[in-house]
Amino acid sequence: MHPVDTASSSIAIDNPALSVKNLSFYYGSQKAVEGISMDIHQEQVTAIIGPSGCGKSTFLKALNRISELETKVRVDGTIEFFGQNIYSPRVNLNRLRRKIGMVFQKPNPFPMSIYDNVAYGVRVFGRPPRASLDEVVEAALRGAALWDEVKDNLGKSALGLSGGQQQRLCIARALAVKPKVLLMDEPCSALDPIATMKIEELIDTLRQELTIVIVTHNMQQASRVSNYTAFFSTDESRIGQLVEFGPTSQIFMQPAELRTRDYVEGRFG
Ligand SMILES: Nc1ncnc2c1ncn2[C@@H]1O[C@H](COP(=O)(O)OP(=O)(O)OP(=O)(O)O)[C@@H](O)[C@H]1O
Repeated sequence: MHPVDTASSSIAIDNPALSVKNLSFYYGSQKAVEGISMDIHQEQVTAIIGPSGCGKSTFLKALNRISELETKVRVDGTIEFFGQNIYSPRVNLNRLRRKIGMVFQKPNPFPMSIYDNVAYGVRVFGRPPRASLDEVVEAALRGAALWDEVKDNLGKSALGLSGGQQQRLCIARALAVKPKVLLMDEPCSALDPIATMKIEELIDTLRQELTIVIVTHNMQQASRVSNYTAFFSTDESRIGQLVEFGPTSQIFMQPAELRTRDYVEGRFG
């Protein structure tokens, strides 16, 4: 059995989906974050907040090793996905990123039809018969609350959709390969308030079956959508650190650290 395919339903519900232990992350020789330890709880939403440059995206992208596509990176520490170290040399990166999907700040549909966007990842992993592919595409679009808006135009280009629809299409594309975890990097920052509200409603529905980690600059969004919040900041050397992690209500109402309080109350960052 492959390490990234070992997530099983027999795991107790309170076991973390991801367990990060003493993570430090380097771009080349430059350390971006240091000594991060935290658990990502299953079927919960975890928000990552903090001032610009504190390493939120770096941390998020370390969780499915997508940062390695961009540049040369190095990692110290471990990240376990249902108990398996994702930085083990035996890990198949395609399978890992299928299990831990990602949605980016700017919607990035492929220049192809709506149907083909959603089917893309499924086809990469096999050659399902058309009828079952149709079912997967429909289920993913329904899961992303987009089906009713696009069901009569599945053959049309995804680039003709609005920004909010494109972002939900990207979520559908991620859902189609049945991930366990969805990483969202400021998924609403390019969207208007109505489209943002739809994504937030969607997150609320998806959390029933999916573990979600969301980076956001919007404090209200973090407090609305998340169960847990991690506050990151930088030390005097500009290296990102985890300052405080806990239930969202605690981080916003009774943070243990003064730095957290100052940030969530808008006094810096
Ligand atoms: N591809 C990269 N190559 C080199 N350094 C990088 C790269 N990406 C990020 N960094 C550096 O790592 C540090 C953390 O950046 P990161 O983007 O993770 O922060 P962030 O908290 O997500 O910021 P923002 O809120 O502005 O998006 C910064 O000093 C940044 O310059």
